[in-house]
Amino acid sequence: MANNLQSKPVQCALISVSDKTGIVEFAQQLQQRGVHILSTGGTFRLLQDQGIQVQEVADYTGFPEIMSGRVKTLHPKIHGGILARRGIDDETMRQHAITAIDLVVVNLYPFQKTIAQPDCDYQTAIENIDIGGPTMVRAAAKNHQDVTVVVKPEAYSSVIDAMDNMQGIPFSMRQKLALQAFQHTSAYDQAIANYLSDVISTADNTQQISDKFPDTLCMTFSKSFDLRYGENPHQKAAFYKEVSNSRATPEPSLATASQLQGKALSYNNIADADAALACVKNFQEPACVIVKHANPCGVAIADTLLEAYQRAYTTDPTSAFGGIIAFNQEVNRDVIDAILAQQFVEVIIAPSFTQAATEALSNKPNIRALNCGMWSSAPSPYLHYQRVEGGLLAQDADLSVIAQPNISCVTDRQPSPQEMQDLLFAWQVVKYVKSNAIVYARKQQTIGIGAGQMSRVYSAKIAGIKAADENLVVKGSVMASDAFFPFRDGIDAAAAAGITAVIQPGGSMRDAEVVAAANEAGIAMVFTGIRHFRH
Ligand SMILES: NC(=O)c1ncn([C@@H]2O[C@H](COP(=O)(O)O)[C@@H](O)[C@H]2O)c1NC=O
Repeated sequence: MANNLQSKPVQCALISVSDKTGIVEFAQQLQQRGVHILSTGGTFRLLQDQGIQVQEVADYTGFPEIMSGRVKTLHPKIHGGILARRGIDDETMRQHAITAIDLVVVNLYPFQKTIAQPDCDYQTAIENIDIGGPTMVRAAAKNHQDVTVVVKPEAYSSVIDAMDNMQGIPFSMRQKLALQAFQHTSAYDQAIANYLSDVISTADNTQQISDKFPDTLCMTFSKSFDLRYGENPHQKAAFYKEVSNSRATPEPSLATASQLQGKALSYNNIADADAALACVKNFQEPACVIVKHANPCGVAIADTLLEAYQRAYTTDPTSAFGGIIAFNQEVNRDVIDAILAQQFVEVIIAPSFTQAATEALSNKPNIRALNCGMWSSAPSPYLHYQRVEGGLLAQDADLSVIAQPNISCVTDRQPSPQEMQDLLFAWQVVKYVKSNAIVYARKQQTIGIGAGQMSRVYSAKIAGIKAADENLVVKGSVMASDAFFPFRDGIDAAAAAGITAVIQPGGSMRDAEVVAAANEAGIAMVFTGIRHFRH
């Protein structure tokens, strides 16, 4: 082990890179330090053109690159040189005229970039699966006891520093670079597997449940940034973004949004902004969603974004303090002025901001403003995951949208057109409220929201209490419930509060009792047949 810990001098390097950023300068520095350089076709020509002394791999192996580059470095003289255990395999190396390769500088065919091109066809994708590169990277990483592997241009300068100041590459650095190399090849393979799975599932619309939920689930996320802390200050945290697998441009999200200004995003900011964005994406009309602790505390749609904000804010100004505000259209200066005039806000997220809006915001430099770009009207389906100790729950994301023809009226009285509009609005909101969820709404504005209670009747009571506390009139409002009412008490409470129409999934053993309660109170009630639990 003592030998492992020594710095290893670099006498021979193999360079084979697709991303040629900084490679000429790096090779020049290696040459100045007396390193013999071996290289493959395109890299060889580039280095030679720049006057660097370099030996082509084909010249060293005595075997040409064949099959349009499919086989270039897959040769025992290359892999023997990388994998040889110094002090153990020396005789074998002499026997076969194998040179020890101390430094492997390889980055791979740009598979992920290639499949992200909208016009990328299947054959192009397949040709961009690098075989020789990962083979060398894995070999060098395995043999980090003697060999240094570099897969990213960012590491070039530290290799030169170590050669100059530490008589070679120290073990700790070889080990970290080996770890980086295995992470790199594993993410690369994952991207290929995801691409193939995507191609197969797109072609096969009779997909079985087992295809959607594979026996082994491998996901690749790359770190976007470290967070100051997690949900609480004693929890460490970081934000990872999904490495895009699909050929399509990813949907606007917290992971793709750009921060225009403001303090660094916190763990809770990201979680809450994600909830706010998911909710506001549902509306076509100008809409505003204000979120606090992952629950909407005010939602409204209106003719203008300014009016939508004012109405959303009115639902619960107390909770909106320090909230996250999401919009579904470009935010202008009037909206920013209105927000700044009346509340403290942590994050504002929108598809875009006008120049005047960003100028107004710059007077409050701490406010985080996120520009997420505009989304498509029909989100593509995705899987939703929840970590549990020792495992992971995976399910389809709840993207179900209900339209008027798909709901059935179960009471004597039918909802009026205005009630029906409000019922559909409340149903879109209730989906984003933690269960048990109750939403009171009137004229496309939330009036009271009861969230996260262990019994439905208490959520209903809380929605009423909050409306009363904010001097909002419940009478004439509608009510949405994310799941069925198990007893009539929820309807009785709603009737007492002045609710005139109800939307809920139905399906309780006591539906008849619940419908009777609605009929007694003259309430119009519709069933959706769809439940929207959210935990
Ligand atoms: N086939 C091989 O033996 C092989 N050896 C190295 N490569 C890749 O060829 C690329 C460099 O090619 P060039 O030097 O010709 O521009 C690198 O991304 C490297 O990972 C190979 N290509 C694909 O597998």
